[in-house]
Amino acid sequence: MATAAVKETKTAITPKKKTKPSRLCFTPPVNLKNNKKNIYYTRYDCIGEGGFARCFRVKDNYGNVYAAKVIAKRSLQNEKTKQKLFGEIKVHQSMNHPNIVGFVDCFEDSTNVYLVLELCEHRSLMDLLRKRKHLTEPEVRFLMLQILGALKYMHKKRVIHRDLKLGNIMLDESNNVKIGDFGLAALLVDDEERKMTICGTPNYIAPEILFNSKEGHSFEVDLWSAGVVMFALLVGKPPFQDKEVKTIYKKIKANSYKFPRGLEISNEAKDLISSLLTQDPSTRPSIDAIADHAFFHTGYMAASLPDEVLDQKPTWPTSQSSQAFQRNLDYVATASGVGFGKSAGIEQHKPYALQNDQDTDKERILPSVLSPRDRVVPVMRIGAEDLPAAAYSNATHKASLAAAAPRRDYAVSRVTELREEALVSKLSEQRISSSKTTEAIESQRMSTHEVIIDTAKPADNEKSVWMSIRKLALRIGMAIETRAATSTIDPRAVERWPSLFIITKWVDYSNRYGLGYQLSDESVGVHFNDSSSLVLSPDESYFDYIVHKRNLPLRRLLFTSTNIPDALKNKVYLLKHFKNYMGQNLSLASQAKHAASNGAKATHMAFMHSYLRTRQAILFRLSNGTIQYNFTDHAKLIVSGEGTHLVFLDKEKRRFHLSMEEACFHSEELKARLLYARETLELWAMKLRGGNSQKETTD
Ligand SMILES: Nc1ncnc2c1ncn2[C@@H]1O[C@H](COP(=O)(O)OP(=O)(O)OP(=O)(O)O)[C@@H](O)[C@H]1O
Repeated sequence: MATAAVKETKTAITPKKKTKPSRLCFTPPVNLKNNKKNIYYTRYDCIGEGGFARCFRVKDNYGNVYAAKVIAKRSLQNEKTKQKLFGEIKVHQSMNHPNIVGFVDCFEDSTNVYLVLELCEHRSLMDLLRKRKHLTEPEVRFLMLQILGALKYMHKKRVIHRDLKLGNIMLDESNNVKIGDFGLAALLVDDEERKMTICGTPNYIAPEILFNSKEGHSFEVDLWSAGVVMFALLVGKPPFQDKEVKTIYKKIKANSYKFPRGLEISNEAKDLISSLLTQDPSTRPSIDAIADHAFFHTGYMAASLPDEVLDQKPTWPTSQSSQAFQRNLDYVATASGVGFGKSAGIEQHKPYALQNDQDTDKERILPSVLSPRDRVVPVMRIGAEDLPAAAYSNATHKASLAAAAPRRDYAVSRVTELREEALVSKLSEQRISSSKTTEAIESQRMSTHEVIIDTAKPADNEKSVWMSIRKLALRIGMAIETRAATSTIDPRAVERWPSLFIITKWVDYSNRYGLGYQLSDESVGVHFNDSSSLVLSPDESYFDYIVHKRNLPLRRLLFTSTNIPDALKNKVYLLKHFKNYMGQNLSLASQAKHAASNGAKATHMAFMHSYLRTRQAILFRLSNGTIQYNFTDHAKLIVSGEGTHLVFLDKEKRRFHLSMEEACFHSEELKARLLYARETLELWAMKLRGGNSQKETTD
């Protein structure tokens, strides 16, 4: 029965106590704060309770909504429990996969420890089964692929989850799998290491944990649990379900389970379950072999799960072409990184040791290394290569910029950086202590040329960046999948869309300074290697200076051309040389022009937020979310941040302004470029989410 599946009590984690530790956690205050990083959270409703923690919806001061897992400090009295929590945090925050709950932040106050997590709006698979009793095979096929993708990633990082169960597999707002709760996870230092602790949830525990405790266990225990999950999804209860835990263990030992009569379950599904529920862990298939199993190559394959599945059995089409099946399978498998000959090898990844906490705060229990927003992340440099882009690497270009460059080298000048930082924080303080409104300051600035800084809410913080890139990838994917629905497009819609900012010229000199560019409104900017940007207005009357370093709020400074702060004079000097160089040497990528704002009031301008190089293109992301692909064959694709419309410039420089849906059937060539865009955006989002600070190139 489905209700039976709801019981998922853990064993052997801590000795049984009368009071659940989560009961020691009272509703936290409405206003929470990560004091170290000055990030505020507003606490909303309780969205779940486990054995240890209660979970609340929270919103940070940038407007992002998360789930905060709250653990009462009273439940962390002994050292072992504390170490367990630190272990959970350490493992969870090292995870970065689309099917694993994102770890955002952790902090504490005098009563609780708070883990801020990606919010899984559509609750857990246990909640889903309560409603639906059991699922259809296409749903299980989709969910299992994503589960396998997450497991493959964890195992590559040498992490065993050890508590995979319906209650720990959640769904986001698009019904994608998000595996959470790393409370029992273990890190293996090398292939030989075996884990000895008996732990897990009775229904899901692998036999080697229970009956082979001398030899220990390893990654394969998660595959056993995946088999239990798959059975439960199709049948409505776990295979070894019983009221008595002892009987569950007996059944596990005897491998005694039955598929109920009257439920239509395919032979492929039964076969896959039986290979996962193999007693001998060494004969359980590898994750990629599982993804190659016939179950994932028959029946219907969905590219995503519609919201309908949350309430009722969905109706799947009765037939699907083999191409459509394969396309959807590729889409889901690629996004989750599973299957199809990709290496299932274990990554050489050693856990980092907990560092000594220098903090002297007596109440503090979290080592500072465990707070991701506390950690110093190296400057993110996406796309910078050791040499300028081939197209512009000629000697004239190099010589021209090198001659123009001031003596001090930005790439190494810490002194310059410190001066700029001092300027920005000094101005920041001035602004904070001022009671003037933005408008008042703005008009004052315009009349007196006073330099001001905008420390208001960062419009483009890191989380929203990777999420918006990921959403754009999904949007493109959806449009490609639903191309049959194109007849519903309103041809007048194109007129209503705002025209897109386009990078009309660019020059890569990131081996020394940064990447210069001109936008279609004729503003000119430089994306400096130290993650700052400087933009000059089209009428050359003012500059917008933006510091967009990882883990710091975005900071901006508007100043006029006649009042340039000393600390920024070198950057202004460089920008002017980039501008001259581009004016003299490069032709426009597109004739598209926005009206230049001659004499207009100074306002913040669009700037290039980040860029990424692949073998076939350079991708730019503008601060307004627009993504531009400049392909090596000179075609260009500019997609609006919401993914509603795009501009395509083909190799012959013909220009097409299309809705996303139209674009998918405009030509095979454009479709192929959109498929490529979807893939690279997906990868880019993953990389940004992981905070990978290395130079990025992808294929
Ligand atoms: N990221 C999330 N988004 C939405 N809800 C969540 C999220 N994480 C947890 N929850 C909800 O909060 C509940 C408690 O969380 P969790 O299971 O992680 O706590 P726990 O006490 O560590 O669990 P356990 O009892 O398994 O040890 C979950 O059952 C789920 O309903």
